[in-house]
Amino acid sequence: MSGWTLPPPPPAASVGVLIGLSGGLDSTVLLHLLAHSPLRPNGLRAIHVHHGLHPDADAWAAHCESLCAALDVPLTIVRIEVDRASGLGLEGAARESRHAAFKSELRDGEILALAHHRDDQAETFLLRALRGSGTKGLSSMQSWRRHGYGWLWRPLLAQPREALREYAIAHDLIWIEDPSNASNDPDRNFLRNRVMPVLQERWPQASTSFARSAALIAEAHDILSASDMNDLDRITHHDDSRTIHIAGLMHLPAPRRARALQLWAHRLGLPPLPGSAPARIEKEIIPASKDAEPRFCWSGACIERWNQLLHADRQSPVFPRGWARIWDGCTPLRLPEGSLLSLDGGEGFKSPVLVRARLGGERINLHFRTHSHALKKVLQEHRIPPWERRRLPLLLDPDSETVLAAGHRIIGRDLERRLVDPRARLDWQLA
Ligand SMILES: Nc1ncnc2c1ncn2[C@@H]1O[C@H](COP(=O)(O)OP(=O)(O)OP(=O)(O)O)[C@@H](O)[C@H]1O
Repeated sequence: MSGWTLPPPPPAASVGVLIGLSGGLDSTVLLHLLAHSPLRPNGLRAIHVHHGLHPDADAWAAHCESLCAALDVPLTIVRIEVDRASGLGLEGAARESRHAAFKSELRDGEILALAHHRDDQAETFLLRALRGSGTKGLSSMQSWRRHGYGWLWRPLLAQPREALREYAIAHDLIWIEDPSNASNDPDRNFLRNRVMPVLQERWPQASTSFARSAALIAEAHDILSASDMNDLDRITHHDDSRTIHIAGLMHLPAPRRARALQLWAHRLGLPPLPGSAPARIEKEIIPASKDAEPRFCWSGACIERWNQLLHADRQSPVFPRGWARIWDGCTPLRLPEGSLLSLDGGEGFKSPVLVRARLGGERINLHFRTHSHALKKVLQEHRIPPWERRRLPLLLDPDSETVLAAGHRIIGRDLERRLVDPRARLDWQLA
């Protein structure tokens, strides 16, 4: 056991390693291995996340301090507030905050090393299978992947838990009974303590086999991913990655449709699409009548249909309720979602305008027309999709609240007189 060598680190391993140290058996072994590895000169430091949830939490932190001091490894202890109202359950919320702490501590290109091992991998595989996961979920944990601005590396993923214990004993390592055992979710504990021993009694290689299946599925997943990307690229709207063409989607065979939709949500950084979503989108959302405003929503995200397009986004409103600003047009105005509203020419307006989102019922003064028009109708005539309508800032006369301009496609006539080029369509724009 003492002759252990770590597998090769991720490609960019010149920057240094940050180890996630809980003080339990697994991460204590990993700390010891890293401290004695040829990687050490590149930089090695440790992070312990103090959740403050357990009465022994201070003792765990103190234990990590003495472990690191003995090996002369700098340690950062990060205290976090676990959001008990997150809806993820206490353990889930602790995990989220722990990973957020890892991300914010990780330096550019640095490698976060976690001490997951082969038995963790087998449990993850079984848990995912029990949830009916597809190839992505069943691929389980990768031995390395990108993580924030750096990398996540799991050098012990091929080692069984028993080998870590032997290593620790052989090197007189002291660890605290793994806090993560107590903190892991009950399903994982049930698998670890009740199911795996029974399986291993009958099939001693059970963990190895599950981990092997996970690795094979990961390979298959990589191959399929290349084809999914191709499919998604072909059906994505040319200037909006949040929008896809229904005709193109429906042209794909059913399993590829489902995979393309899942990849789409993933690419947009949305929560994983539920397994039932593709069928519901095809059966309920795509064929629904226009007036039904068809949409499929999950975990704070939504896919909506408009004409022959599907659009995906978070459900959070673009403009907070009641958001409005008086704007003179001389300097750019920052909109709530971060973009800038600026007026060409830099001269500003004759008199300031009111900027706000649509509330409904507005009327707009159109160029070359004498009377005002219902904004809703004008937007429909211009075939502006509902998701763009929601992002549309309006410029209004502050007294009459008549719309002078909306977005950058429609120009109100009073504004137009102020333009350098009166025929320019982009009199003001979102930068
Ligand atoms: N409090 C902590 N501070 C720093 N690192 C930790 C802490 N808890 C766990 N880790 C690191 O994360 C690794 C995995 O621990 P654990 O299984 O509890 O994590 P997890 O994030 O819940 O992962 P998963 O659910 O994917 O197994 C540990 O081996 C250790 O490297």
